[in-house]
Amino acid sequence: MTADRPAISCSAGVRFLPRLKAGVSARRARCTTALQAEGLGKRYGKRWALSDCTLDLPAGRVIGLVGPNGAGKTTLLNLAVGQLTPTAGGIRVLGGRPASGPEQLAKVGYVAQDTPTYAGLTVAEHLKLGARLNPGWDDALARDRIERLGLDPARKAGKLSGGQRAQLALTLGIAKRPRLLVLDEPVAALDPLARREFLQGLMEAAVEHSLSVVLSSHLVMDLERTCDYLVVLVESRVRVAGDVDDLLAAHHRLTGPRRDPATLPAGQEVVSESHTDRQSTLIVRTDGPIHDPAWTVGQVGLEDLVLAYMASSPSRPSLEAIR
Ligand SMILES: Nc1ncnc2c1ncn2[C@@H]1O[C@H](COP(=O)(O)OP(=O)(O)OP(=O)(O)O)[C@@H](O)[C@H]1O
Repeated sequence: MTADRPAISCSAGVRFLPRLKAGVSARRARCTTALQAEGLGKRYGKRWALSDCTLDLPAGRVIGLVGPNGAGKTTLLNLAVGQLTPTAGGIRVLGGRPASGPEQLAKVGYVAQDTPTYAGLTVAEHLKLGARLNPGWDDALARDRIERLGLDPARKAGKLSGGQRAQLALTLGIAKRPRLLVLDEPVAALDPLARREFLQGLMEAAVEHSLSVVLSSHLVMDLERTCDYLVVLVESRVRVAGDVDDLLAAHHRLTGPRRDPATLPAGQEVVSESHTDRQSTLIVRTDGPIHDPAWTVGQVGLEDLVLAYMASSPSRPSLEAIR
């Protein structure tokens, strides 16, 4: 689903930049909850776009939301900013009901999918509008950012490049001075350099302004560079959520003689499996060590982890039998 409202209406390093990432992580101790969902669901007709979603996302973190097309990412983000109302369950953002009043609206910034802007308005006019719509607007921050980005205030948004428009939308989101910034696939259309610059700006703002960030993306590499907390959504359900370092520590790739995964010890959850006639490769989640000498145990990267959960979706064909 594409939100067509311009980002200005947000009232309604590798591992990327390790220093900035560490800065975000250092703020964990004094933070509480950014988003809490309990049995949250949204249905369109007979079809659930999001179902039974229970999450407790910590504040002060950069949270990556990843999943295939149609998984329910935009739906979850729109529920978080109050552009949709739940069909089931409940959601609270920074302790309040989404869009429940001016105070709640001021706490949350939203950069919708495709970072929409008003094509006929200049950069300067976007800032003016932002100032009018947002009580906490930080004009100095907005102007400084636009200058640093080299954006011409007199240029119409419709004449900017995709990367420049995304940077303008991010500037509007940050200058609102929200406590939580929600971004729906903001870098999807950008080239690698523009993506990097955008994400760098985002990370800097997160550290400088103590922002919590929820960022959806298909691009796992970008999430790997920026996020320290991950949510994987597949077919309208949360498949896994947690601190990236904890998740990486708890998942392993096991390679060994072909074996029925059902024979694994209790406590080893098989996330994905593939087999040849002689060999099995499993991604397992476990809190304990793997003692079985038959397995060669390898580390799992974030991309492997995300793909394993996506591949384990019930309606996907099994990776079984590569012969
Ligand atoms: N307004 C709507 N009416 C009917 N169905 C909808 C509507 N919005 C979304 N859906 C359906 O809900 C499901 C989840 O959509 P959503 O846009 O949340 O997914 P997404 O993970 O953001 O996908 P993408 O990565 O492609 O943007 C999809 O099956 C979609 O077709």
